[in-house]
Amino acid sequence: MIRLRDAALAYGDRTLWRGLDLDVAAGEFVVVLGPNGSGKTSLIRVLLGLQRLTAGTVAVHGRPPRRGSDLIGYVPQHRTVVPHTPLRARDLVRLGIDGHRWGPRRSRPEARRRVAAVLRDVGAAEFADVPLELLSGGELQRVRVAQALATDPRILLCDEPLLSLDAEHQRIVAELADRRRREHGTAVVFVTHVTGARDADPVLPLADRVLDLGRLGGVRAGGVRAGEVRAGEIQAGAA
Ligand SMILES: Nc1ncnc2c1ncn2[C@@H]1O[C@H](COP(=O)(O)OP(=O)(O)OP(=O)(O)O)[C@@H](O)[C@H]1O
Repeated sequence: MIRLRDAALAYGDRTLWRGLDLDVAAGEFVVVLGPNGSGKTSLIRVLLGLQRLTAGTVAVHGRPPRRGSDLIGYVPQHRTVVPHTPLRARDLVRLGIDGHRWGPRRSRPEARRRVAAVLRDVGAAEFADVPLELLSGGELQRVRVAQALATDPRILLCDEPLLSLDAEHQRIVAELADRRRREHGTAVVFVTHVTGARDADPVLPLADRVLDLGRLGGVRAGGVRAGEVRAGEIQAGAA
């Protein structure tokens, strides 16, 4: 699904990471860790086709990444909605379908059914018609997950979607991503901060592998088996 070989990213003369080899297969859940500024968001931007590598290669579904692919669902960091945004949860999810202009065209009733189905799947049906600005942070993130899943993507990229959510909603949102890969074989790349003990973390126990950009140190590549990474080591590498 995702393949990076000897990949490097630099802005000017500042190298964020290099020598990065990464494969993410269908149904795999890969967690990306690293301190602030280690290039986690930049990695997601590379996979979204928004940022070019400085060196090496990247393939998503066998091709160079391209913007707006409906093979990819993207869940951003939580941010509040601009006041008076005239959108309901249902409209935001619909944008997830209509925003992919190159995808297969869906009829209006089909799109409406799809929106209702994904909202139901993430447990957001009951606030489907509530204006976005009235939703809590956790509710809003559930809707953003629904938006990311609206096109039935093969890859789900999550960029610290749990920030500023309470523990219960962190668990709910992380488990939505996990359920997606189990039930649909969607590959998941999940950027997160580790804040406590490994077992108490909402994301690490779900990981097949952990990629710690803080430990690449600009030279060493690769992900390690989640089971082989000790909590202390992870926290040392994480922000
Ligand atoms: N387009 C750009 N041009 C120049 N520098 C950039 C650009 N985008 C990001 N950077 C810098 O690269 C570094 C890494 O940014 P990035 O957002 O990828 O890190 P991150 O690991 O996601 O950080 P955080 O945990 O704070 O979100 C930062 O210092 C940032 O200022």
